[in-house]
Amino acid sequence: MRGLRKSYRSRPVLRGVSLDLFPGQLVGVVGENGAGKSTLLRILTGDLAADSGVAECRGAVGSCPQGAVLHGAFTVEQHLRFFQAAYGLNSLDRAFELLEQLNCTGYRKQRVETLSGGTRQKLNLVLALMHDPQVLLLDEPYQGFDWDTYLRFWDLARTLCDRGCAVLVVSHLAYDASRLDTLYRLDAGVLHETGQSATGGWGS
Ligand SMILES: Nc1ncnc2c1ncn2[C@@H]1O[C@H](COP(=O)(O)OP(=O)(O)OP(=O)(O)O)[C@@H](O)[C@H]1O
Repeated sequence: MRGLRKSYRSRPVLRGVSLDLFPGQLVGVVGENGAGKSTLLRILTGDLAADSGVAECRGAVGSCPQGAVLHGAFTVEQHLRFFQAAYGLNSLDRAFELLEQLNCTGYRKQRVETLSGGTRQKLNLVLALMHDPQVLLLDEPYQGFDWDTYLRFWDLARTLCDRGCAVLVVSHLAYDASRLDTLYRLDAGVLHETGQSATGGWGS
């Protein structure tokens, strides 16, 4: 990203955001509600146009948006099949492996409208990961996760980085700054690199 600017009507949200994200890096962006984190991710995924600046992703992108892209009437497995077609995948082996890692295998035949919020979020994450993307963009990915799942999430994120994936996590909370390679704070439309805390806690 280079010099990204975005205003909604006359209200500036991003005022020149620049960031490099390399293969194998796990980077966090933290910021208050309304700071512009989702706006930034939506520009990166191509969902939203920036007013100026450049955003470029090389390689397959996996995106986990803040609002789950799920339909209540379909089962977990039907969602996987839909995304299998969209991604052009030969098999669902990786998707099933991810469900297993997130402790979700038992929900395969269940309709999404009957799932808990946390389980829906797990499915949302699996849909973003099942095609083994090289760039992973995650908006509040652990919202609604119980503690065990939260830890599994970070293990998974680190494993993906070890395989060469570039992972960007945005959140209004950064409890575990020490799990990240770099943590940025989005403040007044500009990214600031923050000091990392070896003990976790707020990234500031
Ligand atoms: N389509 C839109 N039209 C007008 N204003 C918008 C639009 N989308 C977002 N905004 C405003 O832009 C600002 C940034 O929103 P954004 O969703 O990017 O913030 P965020 O950092 O992701 O917030 P949160 O942590 O609450 O998810 C907010 O003030 C929001 O109200």
